[in-house]
Amino acid sequence: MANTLKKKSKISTDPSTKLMADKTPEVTVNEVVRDERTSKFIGVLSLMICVFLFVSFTSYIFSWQEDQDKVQQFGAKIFSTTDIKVANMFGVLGAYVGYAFIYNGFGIASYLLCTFFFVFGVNLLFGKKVFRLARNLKYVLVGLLVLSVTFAYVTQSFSGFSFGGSIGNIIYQWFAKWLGNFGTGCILFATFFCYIIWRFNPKFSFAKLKKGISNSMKEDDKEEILDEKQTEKSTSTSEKEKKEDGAKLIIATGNTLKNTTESKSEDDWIVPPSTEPDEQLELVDLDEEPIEEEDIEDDEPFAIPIETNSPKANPVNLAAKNANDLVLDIQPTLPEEDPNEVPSSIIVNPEPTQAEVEALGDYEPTLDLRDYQYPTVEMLEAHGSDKTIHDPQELEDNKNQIITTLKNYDISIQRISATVGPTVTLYEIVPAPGVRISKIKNLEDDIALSLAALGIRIIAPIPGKGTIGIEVPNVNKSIVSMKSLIGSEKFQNNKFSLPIALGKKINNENFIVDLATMPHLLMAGATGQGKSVGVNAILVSLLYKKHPSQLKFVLVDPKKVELSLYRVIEKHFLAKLPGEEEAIITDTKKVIATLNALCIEMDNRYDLLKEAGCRNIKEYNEKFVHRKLNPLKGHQFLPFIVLVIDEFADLIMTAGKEVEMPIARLAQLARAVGIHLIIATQRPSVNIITGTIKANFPARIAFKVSSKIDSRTILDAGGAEQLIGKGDMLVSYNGEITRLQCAFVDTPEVDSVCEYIGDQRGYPDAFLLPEYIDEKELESKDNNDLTDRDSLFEDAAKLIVANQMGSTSLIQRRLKLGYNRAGRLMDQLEMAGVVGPNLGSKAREVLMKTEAELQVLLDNLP
Ligand SMILES: Nc1ncnc2c1ncn2[C@@H]1O[C@H](COP(=O)(O)OP(=O)(O)OP(=O)(O)O)[C@@H](O)[C@H]1O
Repeated sequence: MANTLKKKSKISTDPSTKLMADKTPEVTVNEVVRDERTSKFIGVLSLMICVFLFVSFTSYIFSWQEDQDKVQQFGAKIFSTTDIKVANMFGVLGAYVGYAFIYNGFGIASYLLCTFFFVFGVNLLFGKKVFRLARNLKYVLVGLLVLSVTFAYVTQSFSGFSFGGSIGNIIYQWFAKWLGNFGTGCILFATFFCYIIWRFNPKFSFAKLKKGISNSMKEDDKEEILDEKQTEKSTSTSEKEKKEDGAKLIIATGNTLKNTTESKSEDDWIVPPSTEPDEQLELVDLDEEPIEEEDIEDDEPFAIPIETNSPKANPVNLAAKNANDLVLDIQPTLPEEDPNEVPSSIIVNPEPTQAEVEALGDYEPTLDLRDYQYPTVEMLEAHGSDKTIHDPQELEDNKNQIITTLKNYDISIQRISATVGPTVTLYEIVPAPGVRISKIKNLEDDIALSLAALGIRIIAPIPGKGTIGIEVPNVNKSIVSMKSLIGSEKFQNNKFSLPIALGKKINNENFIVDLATMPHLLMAGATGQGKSVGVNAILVSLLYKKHPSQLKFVLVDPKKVELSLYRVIEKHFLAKLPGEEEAIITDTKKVIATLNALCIEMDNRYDLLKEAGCRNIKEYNEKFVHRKLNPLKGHQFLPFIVLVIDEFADLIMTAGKEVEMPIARLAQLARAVGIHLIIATQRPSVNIITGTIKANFPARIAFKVSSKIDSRTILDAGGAEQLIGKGDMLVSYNGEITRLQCAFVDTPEVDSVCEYIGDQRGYPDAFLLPEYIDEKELESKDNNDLTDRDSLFEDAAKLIVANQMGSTSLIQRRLKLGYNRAGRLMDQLEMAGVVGPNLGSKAREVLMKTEAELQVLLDNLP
């Protein structure tokens, strides 16, 4: 809310209370409850309860004959009666609790309660979801009932100890009355059998059963066994291949994808059903640790490799970045005995029926990392008071000073009001009729001098208001904490694709915008004025709102230290070039390759969009989520990619046009395919921020700069030279220039957010960008020389044969290559005899019909 001078009396009557409130912040109950330490205390308490129950129960089992009578006799009075000795290790309380739960409750099944307190305690103590509480609770509740009845049933003929507890006995007796003993036994057996099916989903094979009974090897059985051997063989061969490729493993769940080598159904390509996570969860648990191949049994969902750094990897595998296209990797080796038979798995499956697709429900990309937890606001700091401190005296003095100064220049005013912001106060003046605005504008410097304050900016007139604004820095500036912005309603509840919290306006309104609509951002400012903090604020806002499956960062940090904090989230949020060790790019040469790789990614994405008939990434992803796009045709869920360059000047100085050109291409075209750029520089001169760059970055941020010229270079307007530093900035967005105080996020805060994310299970590797090879290098090579084959020759050949489609764009898309390299590969494939000659607009004929045929050809190549 704007604070106007008209409300002066209200302000001046109560200055002390405001200052007091800032100095001694109150601790509310809410804050105590949310304090990390509170949950740790509760965690310890819960673990203690677990130990107490366990020891009391165990002790009760051995001492019940001694203690039971006493507890029964005295009841709750046992606690107040003196001279009672019990044998339980936890004394009277232990004996009472043991009696209450084991004798009066659920018998031996009461031990399940210990697991609940254990799970609850460990989760709170470690501050994260080590175990699933809801799942445990479900098991405990069902287990208490079923096990207590079972114990009562099994031990009915025993006298003495109550194994099923009173509750188990009562329920058992009801059952026995209605169904008889035999009936109850059947019910219990059926319950356990159902549980086994629900939990393990065992495979019942009628053929095997028959084989077991007859014990004779009939013709059908022979075939079955042969089939099994074949399957085992091809599985083990492909497993061996996986090991050789050094590929990492992930489990894909879902019944449709269960049996790799056997699957022949039409919907093989369909992404695993994602809307029924619970059922799938029971099939296989994705643990934090990567799962070893040996651990995977036949009956479990198959394990398939995704992402590999080896360019020799399975061709389709290179394109697989997400569980959605993993299934493409399934290409069992053809059995040697029958080289002419085309394996069912390489026949491109026809489109599934509408009903089959509908049965699967929507695809949910976040299920790639289903346990992922977003960082919490508590990881950020408040940095002292977030309240704007207004000193009424200061406001009054400044107001009088402005009025007097203007009077000295013969400018009379009608009205003056003030809006107090975090760093500056805006005085809005309505000049008296007849005063020309240009006169005030011309006197800008004189007025600033008379007010004797640094950082005065005069806005004449304030756009759309018809008033004149004078911004005067506050004596006491307040920090705008990232915490207040992230915790704000506007940030939490917006529907933006890429929400970024930049800071606060003068009227204390939070400035939260969608990077996707900006669509790129240029940040400039002299050294030490808050650029790096600004970049961190943007990255942190995105980390708070996006899931790793929805967003990837390409980080370029020539200064080597600014973005290194984000290294730990490599396997969640970072993208890198194939074969690179480090995801954060510090070397100029690699920047050029990365920018070009991004251009290839952009072109490939455009091809996908064109094929899908979509205009932008949003429409495309929506279609993919509704399973209207076939992953076998290269479609996949596309995450947003945000490229951040922390020091652009350095790059332009060392690589010039080589960097400028791909940046300009990306800036011009990449927005529709979800690639956005954030470029920061401390040298805002015209040779760094060139016309081409500027034309493509409509949204720009200026921190304090040293001259008006620099300000003009960034914003096409002056003003940034008048800023006061420390995050004071001007944002030019949507044709308006807004003064903001940038949100402050300190290095330890970024660190804790990144560590929190980095500690969670991530993808096996960073998101891989397409491989880029300098086209000049390619041109210098002889296309007709088969001894100098492209490193992806084999992969391309296998891909073409598997799909039986001689198309350059298929190679381009699946292997993520530029057009020239894909074309060169196709020429080499033609020379080798894998495909026929160019047929103009039609795809080339594929001369090799099977992978085995191709293998023979490959083995005989020079
Ligand atoms: N939004 C902010 N609120 C409060 N203080 C800030 C803010 N931004 C920056 N500062 C202060 O200014 C200092 C310098 O900021 P920062 O490191 O972001 O500058 P820079 O422009 O990136 O400098 P360089 O170009 O040398 O890396 C910070 O250490 C911090 O003390």
